[in-house]
Amino acid sequence: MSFPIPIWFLFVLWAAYFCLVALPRRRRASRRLPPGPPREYFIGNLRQMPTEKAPLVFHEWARKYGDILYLELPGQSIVVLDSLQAAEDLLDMRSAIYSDRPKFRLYELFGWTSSLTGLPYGKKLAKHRQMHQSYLTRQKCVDYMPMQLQEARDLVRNLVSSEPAGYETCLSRFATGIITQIVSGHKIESDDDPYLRISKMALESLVRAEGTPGGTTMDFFPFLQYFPRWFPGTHYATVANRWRPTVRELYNYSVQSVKDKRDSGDATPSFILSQLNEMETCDKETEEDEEDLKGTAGSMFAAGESTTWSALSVFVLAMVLHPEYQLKAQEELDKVIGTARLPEFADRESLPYVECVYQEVFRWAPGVPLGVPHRCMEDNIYRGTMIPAGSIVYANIKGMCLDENTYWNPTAFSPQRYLPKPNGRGEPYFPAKFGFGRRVCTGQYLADNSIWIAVATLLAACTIINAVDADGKVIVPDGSMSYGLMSHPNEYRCVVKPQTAQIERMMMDRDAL
Ligand code: HEM
Repeated sequence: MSFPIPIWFLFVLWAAYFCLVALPRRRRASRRLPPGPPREYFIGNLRQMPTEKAPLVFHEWARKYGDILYLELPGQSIVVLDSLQAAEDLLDMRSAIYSDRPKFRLYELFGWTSSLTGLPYGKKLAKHRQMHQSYLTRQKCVDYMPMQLQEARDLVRNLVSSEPAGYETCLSRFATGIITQIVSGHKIESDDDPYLRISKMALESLVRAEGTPGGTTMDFFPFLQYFPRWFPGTHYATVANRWRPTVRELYNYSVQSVKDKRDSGDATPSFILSQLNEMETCDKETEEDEEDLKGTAGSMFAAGESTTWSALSVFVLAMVLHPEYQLKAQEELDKVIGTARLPEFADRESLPYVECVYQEVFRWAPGVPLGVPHRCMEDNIYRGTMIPAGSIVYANIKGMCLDENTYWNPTAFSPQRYLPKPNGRGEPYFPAKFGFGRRVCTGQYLADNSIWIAVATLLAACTIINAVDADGKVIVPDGSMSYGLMSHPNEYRCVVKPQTAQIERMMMDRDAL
């Protein structure tokens, strides 16, 4: 039987449809996309995608193309929001369709699986967030203040008795100390505590992995992990083999150690214990529940430890670079609380300049510079442009902090910018340091208290000064940062000295604190 319509005719029809309908529609759609750097055929912006300092590169592009940038990688559209207004309009106001996450294959490769931070929008996310929030509300965080106060004083004691090379360890130990007590009720007392060893290695992966979170070559081409190591883009697979076992160990160790303590009657209150007790009351402890518990506990460690550590490291760096602001904060402390005691949480409202220093730490060098990427779930129009469903959406927090319309000389560390005029410039604190919408940081109240008390205590008890080299020459840190999912100051040197003999005596006398 012969075919009724000749093949050539079908081909002509298809070509006509393609040229007259499909192609113009595609062109029209692409004209309505937000602006961005020109794309190449097939690979889009693949070759331009930054592998380091992504927030700064995106901010530069935003200055050229506008505060909503569109980028394309093979099979993946990317939108970068470089202004607070755009991020609030989309991630806060349209949170019902902007609260998904892309798949973080790289971090999964590192072992961070079933972690709240990477969960897609849905029931499991709601369950994990509810688990976190039941333990981290603003009200609940008041109960942790005495512990945080004690940890801040231990931090000062550790710093002043440490060699400069050990300062970063002291700062990270403060962060680990707090989160470990919250998550597992365990107080770190010695340098060889298993939590210190495991979490140091596990968290390295979050701080040191350069590249755009969710947007590295490994995220888009996961098969690269099976390629030989000399192949471009495969280096992450090598480091993943080192990091993965420790991340898993952190997951397992925290839950198992609380179970052991509970069984021997030694358990102290903690997030894991409260969840285990709840499971027992409901008479259900399925494998899934146990994995959820490990994921929520692991994400508290992952998200809580490195961010707190980074903020403190940024604070110390800023004080080395700006002794004048350190002095001003210390004068305020001397005037308001005197030198006979150290600051307490109740003093916070009476210390506006210390507050300015604290707030400027987050704006000057935000710890999560590109936020944690969101994923848009539906096509939607914003300011006349089309944001396609499935786009990865980066809130460029670093870019927003550099907004010249809001912040005068935005790259400068300048706490007095927040003071009311005429003493300052009356600029607003950066309001989105903890992210946006339904994915806002679950640890914001805990983090706020931990970092404030550490900053206030360090300012009251110590002086942070430049180190000198072997020839007696002052070493000035270059102030550079690493940019992965988290940002952290690159290695720098300084000296932390007790501020007065009186404080020094107090620091040595634990009971006096
Ligand atoms: C300096 C301290 C901290 C900063 C600057 C910070 C910042 C952020 C940011 C920007 C996000 C992304 C929010 C978004 O997607 O829009 C986030 C998410 C998150 N943070 Fe924090 N954070 C800090 C401390 C903490 C602490 C102490 C904890 C836990 C105890 C924590 C737990 C989380 C979790 C679980 C998420 C993921 C939430 C989700 O995906 O739904 N963070 N944080």
